[in-house]
Amino acid sequence: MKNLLDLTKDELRKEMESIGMKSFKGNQVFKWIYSGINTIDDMKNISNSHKDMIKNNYELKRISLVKKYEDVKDGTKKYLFSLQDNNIIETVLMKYKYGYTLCISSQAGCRMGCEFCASTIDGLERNLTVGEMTDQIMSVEQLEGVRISNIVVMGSGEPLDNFDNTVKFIKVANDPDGLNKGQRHLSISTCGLVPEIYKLADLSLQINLSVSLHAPNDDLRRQLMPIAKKYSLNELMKACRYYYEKTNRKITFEYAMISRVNDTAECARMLAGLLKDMENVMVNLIPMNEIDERDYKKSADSSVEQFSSILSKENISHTVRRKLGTEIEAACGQLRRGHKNP
Ligand SMILES: C[S@@+](CC[C@H](N)C(=O)[O-])C[C@H]1O[C@@H](n2cnc3c(N)ncnc32)[C@H](O)[C@@H]1O
Ligand code: SF4
Repeated sequence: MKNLLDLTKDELRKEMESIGMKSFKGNQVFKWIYSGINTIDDMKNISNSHKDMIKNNYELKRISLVKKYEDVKDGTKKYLFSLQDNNIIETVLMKYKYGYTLCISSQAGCRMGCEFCASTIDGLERNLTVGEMTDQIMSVEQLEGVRISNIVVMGSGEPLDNFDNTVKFIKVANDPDGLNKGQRHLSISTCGLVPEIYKLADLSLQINLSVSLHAPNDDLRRQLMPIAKKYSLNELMKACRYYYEKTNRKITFEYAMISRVNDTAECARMLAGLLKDMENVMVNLIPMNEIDERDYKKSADSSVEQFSSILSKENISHTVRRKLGTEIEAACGQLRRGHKNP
């Protein structure tokens, strides 16, 4: 049976018609689903006969909380949710001055094989469904009694490797009767799947795109990220330019600072050279989150400062991201792995 949470409003209207109801009933049902109900019986102004028709054809399956961790220092909260097939996913809530940001997962595991990332160590289990993505937001809002203002698809998984569900997720998250989150408050992060960046650009959405760069040249990038063996930096930058031309949205490049690997002055100058002709870009220097399974160490503060000052001199706008959730192993995939292999 289809899960009602996996349907966009248009799909739901068609589904309702297909079981003999008026299509506008689909709007009402959609609103109920995203009001946070747990069962079809909770839809109060839907008649019992209609509820029975829905129950005979569809399910309403929510994700369930397994464990919650809290970083007492900065208030970051991390949740492990269980899916219907007992897969476990993780979601992180961060509190900033301007509101709450939720980092959600798009896949259980990941098959992209980036060297420094805990999410990929056990490979890809499966794609998340649309509902499993939206429900991370709905469940955290319900658990905490807060409204989440920004959503970043930066948890476990590669969202553009789960393209169709990610696009539907954006539609439902953005729908005023769904989660009602503005597209400009939604960010997707990718390791750089070039064809999918073009596909996404052609949808002319207003979401933010982050690209995980982590290296200023192909050789180093290929050592760190297998996807770089498939698409060169040249091809990736071309796709990013296209995305900007189509959407006019600023692109953020993520750069995890790894000690003596990608944090030298030479790397900073190469990075500036790579980005100097790009319009409206931003670099996010992230502290590497060290994971037990790999030897990579985070850069010394002095290296981050040197790197940042070279970017400043070259007029590359950038931020040095503060680290949230260090007390609770906030590196993507770490908690999920810890839960699977205690
Ligand atoms: C887990 S990924 C998920 C989104 C997408 N797959 C991607 O790679 O952009 C989100 C971000 O975390 C970064 N990341 C992964 N492992 C990390 C680590 N150990 N330390 C710091 N950043 C890490 C990724 O490179 C990426 O920029
Ligand atoms: S960094 Fe992103 S793409 Fe790379 S393995 Fe981790 S989740 Fe996958």
